[in-house]
Amino acid sequence: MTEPYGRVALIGLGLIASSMYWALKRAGFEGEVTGFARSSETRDIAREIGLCDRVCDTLTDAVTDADLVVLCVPVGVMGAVAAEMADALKPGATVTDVGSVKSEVIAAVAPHLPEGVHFVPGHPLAGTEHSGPRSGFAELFDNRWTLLVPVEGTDPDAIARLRSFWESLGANVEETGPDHHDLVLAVTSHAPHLIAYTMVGVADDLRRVTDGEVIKYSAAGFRDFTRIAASDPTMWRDVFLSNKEATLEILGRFTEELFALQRAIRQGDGDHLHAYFTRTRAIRRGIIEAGQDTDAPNFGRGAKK
Ligand SMILES: NC(=O)C1=CN([C@@H]2O[C@H](COP(=O)(O)OP(=O)(O)OC[C@H]3O[C@@H](n4cnc5c(N)ncnc54)[C@H](O)[C@@H]3O)[C@@H](O)[C@H]2O)C=CC1
Ligand SMILES: O=C(O)C(=O)Cc1ccc(O)cc1
Repeated sequence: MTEPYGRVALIGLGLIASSMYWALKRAGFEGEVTGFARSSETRDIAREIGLCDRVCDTLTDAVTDADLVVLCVPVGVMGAVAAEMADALKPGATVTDVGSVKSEVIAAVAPHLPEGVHFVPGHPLAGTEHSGPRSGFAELFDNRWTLLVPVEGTDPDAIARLRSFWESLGANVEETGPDHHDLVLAVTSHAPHLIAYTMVGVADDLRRVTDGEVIKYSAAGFRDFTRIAASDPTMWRDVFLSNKEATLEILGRFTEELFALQRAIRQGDGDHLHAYFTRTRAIRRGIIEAGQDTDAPNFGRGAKK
């Protein structure tokens, strides 16, 4: 590959960072990848499984001389990590992140970065319910979207280099704005996760009444909820606290619709239910006919490659 960067630092060695490392190896990346995680246990695991070319015991060591620094930590600590590493950043380096929320992360990180360092926020729309250094795999980003959310005035060359970096990991890349990103993700990812957490919680509350049968007879729908509800609690706590406004907006609309459906059931209004389900089925069919992955949001700038 043509190397957009000579040295890459991955900060926070969990699902996303480990997947990035294995994808870089697969792409034949010839530079050096350093890694840092806060806990010594995670760093030990990383060394044991060969995750990163060099695992560093300090954040400063990991970012020194890096051309690209990727923040792969929960969104609630992005700002603190940026503040701690700021003095060690090389002039001309690019800092990016992979956080699931953009407006608050940008507000938390940008003020700490010195002049001469490029900040190009990002978000790979790919993940699983697993976390930690052992959970990554090289194919995670293949043919999935990565969104770049550069602030106005960012050096176009820094954006282009990050784009080609993500493409080398298998991703398709688009640019969008932070508020738009956060609203779309609230609909497509954040609210659905909260609904899954709630549904599994309700089933658990009913456990004694249903005598374990919820799990025994669970059909695909509920199983999907349990998979999503197994996602990392720290990561998702931070997502909801950071994307508060957009998530509350979507949940407000969701509960209105839910109440309308509830009323239709109570009143035996089959026409309402049928019309609603017909509309939602058409949406699913439209997605399939357009040849789009079901998990790829349409950011309105062309179809997926
Ligand atoms: N899990 C997923 O499906 C996706 C997650 N993301 C985003 O990627 C980021 C990372 O998520 P994952 O890799 O899934 O998480 P993870 O839980 O697998 O890994 C996070 C790592 O960060 C470390 N860490 C936590 N606080 C730290 C600190 N202050 N300093 C240094 N290291 C610290 C943890 O010890 C852990 O090793 C999050 O911001 C998340 O919103 C983005 C796309 C998908
Ligand atoms: O596992 C799933 O279903 C996901 O939805 C993964 C995911 C989680 C968080 C993101 O910001 C992006 C993708």
